[in-house]
Amino acid sequence: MASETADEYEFRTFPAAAPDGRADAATRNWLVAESRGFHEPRMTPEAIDLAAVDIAADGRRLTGAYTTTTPESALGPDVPVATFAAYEHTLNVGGAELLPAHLIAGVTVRPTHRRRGLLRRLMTDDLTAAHAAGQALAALTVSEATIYRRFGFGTAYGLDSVTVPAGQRFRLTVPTTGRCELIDAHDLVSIAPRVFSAFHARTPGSVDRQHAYWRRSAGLAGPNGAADDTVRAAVHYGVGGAIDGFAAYRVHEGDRATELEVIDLVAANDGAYLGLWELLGSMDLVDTVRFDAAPADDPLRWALADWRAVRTTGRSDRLWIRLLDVGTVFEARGYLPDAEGEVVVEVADDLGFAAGRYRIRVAGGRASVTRGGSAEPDVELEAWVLGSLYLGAVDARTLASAGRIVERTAGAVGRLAALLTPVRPVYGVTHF
Ligand SMILES: CC(=O)SCCNC(=O)CCNC(=O)[C@H](O)C(C)(C)COP(=O)(O)OP(=O)(O)OC[C@H]1O[C@@H](n2cnc3c(N)ncnc32)[C@H](O)[C@@H]1OP(=O)(O)O
Repeated sequence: MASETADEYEFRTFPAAAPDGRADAATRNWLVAESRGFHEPRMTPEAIDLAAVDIAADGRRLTGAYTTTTPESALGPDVPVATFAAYEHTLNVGGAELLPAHLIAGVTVRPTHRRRGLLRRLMTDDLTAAHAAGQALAALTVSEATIYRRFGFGTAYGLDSVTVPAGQRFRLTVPTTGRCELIDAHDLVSIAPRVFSAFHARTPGSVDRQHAYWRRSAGLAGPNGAADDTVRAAVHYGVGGAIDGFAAYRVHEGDRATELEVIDLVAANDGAYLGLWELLGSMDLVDTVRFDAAPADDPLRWALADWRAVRTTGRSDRLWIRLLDVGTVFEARGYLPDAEGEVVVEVADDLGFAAGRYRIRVAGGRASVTRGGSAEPDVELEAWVLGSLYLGAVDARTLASAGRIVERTAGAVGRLAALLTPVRPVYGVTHF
């Protein structure tokens, strides 16, 4: 068996490109390798072109690791043995402005080349370049939760999978506003980006969506690029008549029960969220509604007569955050208007980017951060823990109870928890 170390591969970085709607050769080979890495079915040429158009529109930079030692019949030297993609989109951090975020996706290493340090090399090079280019925060969504802490990424929030009974047991005991209508799902391709953009502007934790989302939510591109005729859609109109929410869904008829699966649900305000749920929960011929991207503290539960009707069947981590410039990100973040105080935080970081001592002072809804200083730290933690704390979805006291924060000054963890209370509940509906 070949036994290259990470240093013996050739690394190439290039922009994803699809001139005239056709993937260029490097992008095509990269996509072929990525889909194999995720054990997906063979992509049709049409699916490759569609995917290339989408990732080129995202502005993704693709990196491949290539080997020249390809034995007879093995995949050729043009197909990378490892893939890695990065691009910049915005993250809502509850502040006045959306924060540019360095997003990482499509990380795969061919099974025959794994555990030789390829991921470590790709990740370290990429974060170093992003840091040098002035990026303050990196983020990803992950396949496995055991890989990325070592690179300084912490889980910033999770999402719930829920099932909700439709029909008699679905009874909202609060008034809803506006109204819903069914639409041709294909129309979501133009409606959904507008609604999402209002959601994104309002919701701490939201990451701007990649280009591929809209065709998928509209049923125009299912698995392997083909249209998916099972997708149906509804929209919510606010009191002024403008569309402020949408749901894409499909119905599965089982032998004993019929389930409505929510594929995508985005609401620009609370009225749209409850209004869409009212429609989904009241569909005839449906026994249960399933949604795999519900907020961890779902307002629906509190709006229904039966608190138990929302049954959590699972919880998955969604966004992982890695701080590259602690001062910039904490100064960009939003704070409650009455949050006031300061905490000196000592951060340990194997990769160095966030390492150091920081005084985070909050007043009047803003923070100022000074680095260094001779003050003794109030708390000590690792970089990934600070990534988890950053948006405020997890309480600092919970992480201290888990042994992830060392409190050096009595009361400092409670102070940190109060200062980092998010301006609105943290949530996001982007997987990348
Ligand atoms: C952002 C995303 O795209 S998430 C998707 C991640 N990709 C996948 O899950 C696809 C299937 N898996 C793979 O392609 C590969 O196994 C990868 C990408 C997870 C790992 O690639 P490798 O090149 O084997 O990793 P590499 O040898 O660089 O290991 C780096 C470190 O991560 C650890 N590691 C690697 N894979 C895993 C894993 N699945 N679980 C836990 N730890 C892991 C290694 O032990 C090593 O630890 P150390 O350096 O602290 O001793």
